[in-house]
Amino acid sequence: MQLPDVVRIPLPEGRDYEIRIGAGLLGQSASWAGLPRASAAVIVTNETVAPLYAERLREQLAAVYARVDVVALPDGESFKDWPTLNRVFDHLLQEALDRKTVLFALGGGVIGDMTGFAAATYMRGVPFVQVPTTLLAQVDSSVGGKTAINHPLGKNMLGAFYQPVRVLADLDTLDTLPDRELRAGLAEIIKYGPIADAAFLDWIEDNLAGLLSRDKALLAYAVRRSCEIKADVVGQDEREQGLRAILNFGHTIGHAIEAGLGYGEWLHGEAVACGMVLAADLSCRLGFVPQAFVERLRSLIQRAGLPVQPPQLGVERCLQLMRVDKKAEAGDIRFVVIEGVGCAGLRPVPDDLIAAVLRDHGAG
Ligand SMILES: NC(=O)c1ccc[n+]([C@@H]2O[C@H](COP(=O)([O-])OP(=O)(O)OC[C@H]3O[C@@H](n4cnc5c(N)ncnc54)[C@H](O)[C@@H]3O)[C@@H](O)[C@H]2O)c1
Ligand SMILES: O=C(O)C(=O)C[C@@H](O)[C@H](O)[C@H](O)COP(=O)(O)O
Ligand SMILES: [Zn+2]
Repeated sequence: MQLPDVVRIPLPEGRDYEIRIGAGLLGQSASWAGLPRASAAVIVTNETVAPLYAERLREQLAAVYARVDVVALPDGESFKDWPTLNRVFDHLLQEALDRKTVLFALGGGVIGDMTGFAAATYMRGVPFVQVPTTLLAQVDSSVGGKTAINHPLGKNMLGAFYQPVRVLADLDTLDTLPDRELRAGLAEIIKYGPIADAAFLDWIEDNLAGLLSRDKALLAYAVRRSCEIKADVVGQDEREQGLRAILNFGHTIGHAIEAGLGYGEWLHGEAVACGMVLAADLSCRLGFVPQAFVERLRSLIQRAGLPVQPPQLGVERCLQLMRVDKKAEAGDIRFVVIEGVGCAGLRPVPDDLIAAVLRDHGAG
């Protein structure tokens, strides 16, 4: 049995937890040792992932919990909403499951965010475990305790900070991931370079072809390094009082694209990829980075098969969507800007500059 890579996320009050990364972890009994004791576990997943992995997980958990239920939600970003979240609560209450019940989020970021929110709120909080099965979820969404659902007027607008008790990333689950989803995950991996680690950006550029062809050793390194960077940031600023905002690079425009298109037309990673190009351009126009950096990032994102030009939502519509971004203050839009490769900060940016960037990139 291959031992997992372990990244620890340091948090106060005994809430620190392990991110275990490795091949075949889902089917290993050691993966599930030491979790909170309870009489029941509920695997929350979706209709695509359930037939692939739910039975394997259920078999493992049956050795730990007397009862293991599976709740399979419809698949898609458009279902990251109240009515679908309610299906989890309906199940928990109809089955009279108690406040020790452990929830397992088996799937991508949509399932992780929704299960986390359900865990944060069911009976005011039950433990949950993240079992991410997309690249994006393994490198980002399963780590750090941001949980949420969307609102038609804004992305992730209803949620809570609520940490899992463990993250278990089985790299073998990536074998079944469609190529488009793999590329979307690469967007969040690329993000970590400009905001925190110049050497990692070099590494991604050098190894992009291998990552796209799913070389397991390269994917393992990309997942581990991404988790290390995110764990370090979240460990310093769990509730986004300051530093954590850097993880939002590319998301101000990215979230506006997702909401503006009605959730699901562009994948989250695609919208973030394009958002990073525009935010890099903004950083350049503010005088922080040279044009060569913008071109470098654009070229990497393009090579990863990700979009670099926004949809034609219209400048005013984009600005309107960005005013409800969680980083905005009193209607002033704030952007994560790159201040040098590997270094980022949150800055207010005047509407006319944002409008110029949107217009020049073809958004309206
Ligand atoms: N909480 C956070 O910190 C955080 C961070 C980044 C993104 N997010 C959120 O995560 C979501 C995006 O996550 P995502 O990219 O994983 O999308 P997703 O959850 O929609 O999953 C992508 C697709 O892949 C399918 N899938 C999942 N695992 C599979 C597998 N192993 N094999 C085959 N198909 C599989 C899913 O059914 C889905 O169709 C967005 O809602 C975004 O807002 C949250
Ligand atoms: O963990 C964080 O912090 C992030 O910002 C990670 C992002 O990749 C992620 O998409 C997150 O859900 C966005 O957070 P939000 O606060 O802008 O909704
Ligand atoms: Zn994201």
